[in-house]
Amino acid sequence: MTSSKETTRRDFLKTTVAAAAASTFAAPAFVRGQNLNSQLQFAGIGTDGKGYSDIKLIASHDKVKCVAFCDVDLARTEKVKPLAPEAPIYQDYKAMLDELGDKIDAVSVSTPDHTHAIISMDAMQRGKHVYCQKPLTRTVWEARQMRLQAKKSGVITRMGNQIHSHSAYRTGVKAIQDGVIGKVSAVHSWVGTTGHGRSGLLEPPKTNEAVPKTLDWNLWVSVAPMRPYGGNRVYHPFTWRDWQDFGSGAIGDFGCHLLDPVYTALKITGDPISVHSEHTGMNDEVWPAQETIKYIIPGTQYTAGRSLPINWYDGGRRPANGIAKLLPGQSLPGGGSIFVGEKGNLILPHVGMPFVNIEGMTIEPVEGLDHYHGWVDGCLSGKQPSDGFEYGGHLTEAVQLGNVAAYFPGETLEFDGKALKITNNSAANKYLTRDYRTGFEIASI
Ligand SMILES: NC(=O)C1=CN([C@@H]2O[C@H](COP(=O)(O)OP(=O)(O)OC[C@H]3O[C@@H](n4cnc5c(N)ncnc54)[C@H](OP(=O)(O)O)[C@@H]3O)[C@@H](O)[C@H]2O)C=CC1
Ligand SMILES: O=C1CO[C@H](CO)[C@@H](O)[C@@H]1O
Repeated sequence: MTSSKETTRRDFLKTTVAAAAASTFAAPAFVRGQNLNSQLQFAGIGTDGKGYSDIKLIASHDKVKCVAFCDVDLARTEKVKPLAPEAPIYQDYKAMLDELGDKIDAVSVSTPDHTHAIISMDAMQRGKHVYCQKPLTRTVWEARQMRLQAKKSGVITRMGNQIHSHSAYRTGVKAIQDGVIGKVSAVHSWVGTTGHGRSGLLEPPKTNEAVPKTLDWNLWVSVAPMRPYGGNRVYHPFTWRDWQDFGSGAIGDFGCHLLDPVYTALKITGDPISVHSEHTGMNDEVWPAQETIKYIIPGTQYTAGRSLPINWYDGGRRPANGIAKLLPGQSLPGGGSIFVGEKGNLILPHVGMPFVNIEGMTIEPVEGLDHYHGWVDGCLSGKQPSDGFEYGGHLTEAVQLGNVAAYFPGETLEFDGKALKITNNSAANKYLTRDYRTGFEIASI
């Protein structure tokens, strides 16, 4: 049961958020002031791995009160307990949201990729603000639903890509937008991570181990077809990234990191026009070890042409020698992006300060921001951070479109973003979404 006092507080928060959202720039001072004096009642979903650091850093905001935690594996809730020893612990996020109702204002979703959408959509439908890990979803269709639902619910959202707020990426974004290298004609982004290899398997194991007593395997599998647990680190924890049913391979794991400053700097809001993948081979279970993906994206005010090629390389592949045109003493980082510009190239290492191949030119650093507190402040003031689910959904649609292309290596897939359809290969459309397990469906918006 919710007390009338709590209901009033919750309604107040909702009303003022809606009021502030209607007038983004000029939320009246009294609205901001009153909200900033209230607490954000926060519940963390996924409490180990990245979930632990997400919860800890969100909870370090002095207006945040942790009211509950949820993890399908009760053995992995130990770390968060000291953050709020009185907070109840749940295994099922639905039970938590049902039982605590208006006692929760906001949630973090730091679970494996395949469960981001089902949990976040449910939370948003109940009016909760959501901080959801990258990639925002496992499929293109889910990313679209997240964008639509966030808008419909009017809640404050942020994708858990904390590097978006890092000084290095903010510095790169400003330099591009200041025109340091002129308009951009191509981007090359690469990461060393491979699409599979974490579990050491290419197919489900022939033998099975008993599910640990602390783990609810049915809830872990969630939207995906049921399969045996397998054993520690077959799928859970962490190694799910290898498997098509659960994770998103190298582009899914790192695309929302490395392509984030590309999307932000160039203000890309259009849907990809086409996508082309070429890789070392894949089966029906795991993602390719090494891959090259070429996107054609609509041009913007910061691009040299009406469209922009973005080239992605992973698993040890890198841009061809000579693209970067480095100065003596410069070298390419292990992962990052090359922005090819009219006046020179800007190299933005993955979480490292950018540099250019223009003799004598240095780049003024921009300060970093607190990504986590930025979201909390947004929830309290009603001001949506720039990288909410509209932005994160767009970026994730592109990232997951790369994974659709992996099923058709060597083919250029043409994409109609408005219709959410591949127009030149009807067989590809089924990979834009997935079949949901009974009881774990996501309704379309
Ligand atoms: N932004 C960044 O820099 C990083 C982001 N990530 C992202 O964070 C997410 C989690 O990754 P990672 O921490 O490595 O994964 P793990 O598998 O290590 O952990 C995820 C946590 O969520 C729990 N969990 C799984 N399913 C559910 C569910 N349905 N409800 C509640 N809890 C659940 C897990 O429990 P269990 O032990 O049972 O699996 C575990 O505690 C991913 O989306 C990943 O991409 C990860 C690392 C860094
Ligand atoms: O930044 C990160 C560090 O590595 C992890 C494992 O590959 C990623 O999931 C994560 O996004």
